[in-house]
Amino acid sequence: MRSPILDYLDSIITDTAHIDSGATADYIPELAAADPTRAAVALCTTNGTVYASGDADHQFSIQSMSKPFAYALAIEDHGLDYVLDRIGVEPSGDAFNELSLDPETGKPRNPMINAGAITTHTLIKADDGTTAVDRVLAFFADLAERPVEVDEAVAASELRTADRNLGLAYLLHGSGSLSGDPAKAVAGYIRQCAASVTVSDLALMAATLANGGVQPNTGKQLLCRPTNRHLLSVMASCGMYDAAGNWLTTVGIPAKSGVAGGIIGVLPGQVGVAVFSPRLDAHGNSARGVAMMELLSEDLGLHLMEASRPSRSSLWETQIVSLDGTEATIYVLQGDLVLSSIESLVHEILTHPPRTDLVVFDMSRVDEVLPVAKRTSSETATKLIDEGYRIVIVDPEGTIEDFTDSRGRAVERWTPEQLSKAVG
Ligand SMILES: NC(=O)CC[C@H](N)C(=O)O
Repeated sequence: MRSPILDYLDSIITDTAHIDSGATADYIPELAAADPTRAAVALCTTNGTVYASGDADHQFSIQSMSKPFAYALAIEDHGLDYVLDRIGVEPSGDAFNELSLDPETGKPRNPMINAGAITTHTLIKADDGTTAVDRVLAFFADLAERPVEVDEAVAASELRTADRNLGLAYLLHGSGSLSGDPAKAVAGYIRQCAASVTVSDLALMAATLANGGVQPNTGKQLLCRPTNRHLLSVMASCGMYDAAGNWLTTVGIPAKSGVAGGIIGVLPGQVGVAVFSPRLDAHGNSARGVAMMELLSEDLGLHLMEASRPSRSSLWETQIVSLDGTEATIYVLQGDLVLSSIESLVHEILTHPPRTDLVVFDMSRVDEVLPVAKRTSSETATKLIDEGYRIVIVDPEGTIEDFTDSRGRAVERWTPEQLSKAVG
């Protein structure tokens, strides 16, 4: 049976087929000559299955969609502070190739515009015999689960018309933001941009970002979580250049476009999406690609700012039982303990204090406990203990293994067997 998700992606291709506005990138001859009618879309959830439709096997150059990944490598190589000292994180409101630096700091405003991306490229560590480009390609291969190569024709074509990027690199060098040979930096950056990918590759790469930096199929932690979060934040504010505000209000997810016509989008925790269509709008973003993304966002409910249904209460049920002749209150908790769900539990306990001295928290149905929930639980435990309650935790999965009250007092623990034996 064909997946309905594929049928849906087919409809994205047909429903946007009439959009022929914009033009292929004119400043890179190889891209200017691309077939403008090609279109593709792919989606990959954090489960790792890729669904793709349209010209799904067509390879095109990653271009500026390489920028967030190169930025991640620079951060992992040097630490965030080092990189922030050299490249800002403020949206520039300028076009991607603007010859601009922050007048106050003399630094590139962010790593998504070319000024920041050329500097980023020079920060990627290269050992003897390994170039920054090799590192980036190896990273793409880990993300996409297949070897990724440079499209030499695209790289050579862009190198011949690289005046603007060379100008930028010399500007960066002059202001102290770029050490080393500016021409070499541009040549490396251009090869990074010429890496050849499909929408399926990109969806898998985006899904890794959605999955907190863990490649969904190999399970490899390719980016550490704080880097991943930082990266997505910069993509959200700067990824679509001078169209970033419009993008965030309409599509509403961290994204990055490339001048060959690709766009990737990431809904943290859920899905990576990628689209391709070579004609660009005035901002250098794929015109039909933006339309495809708008449809995906609307139909699949991707917008980050959509106030979703409040998290379910963490309280599955409250039981009053007799344990060895003593009455006990059992709170059976469920799901993820996040701010809103733990707040509703604490509210319940405060407004209807347990009527028994013995209080059991059964965590068997709990999946994840965020730090805020752990802290709040510790503080609640302290108050209950201070009021004379005896607190017991049943936590077979070790979800809150080292749990103590907020004064560091250990909390009694029972196994599920002890609980069921006691309940009888
Ligand atoms: N927006 C883009 O994709 C730009 C990338 C391209 N290689 C350039 O530097 O001009």
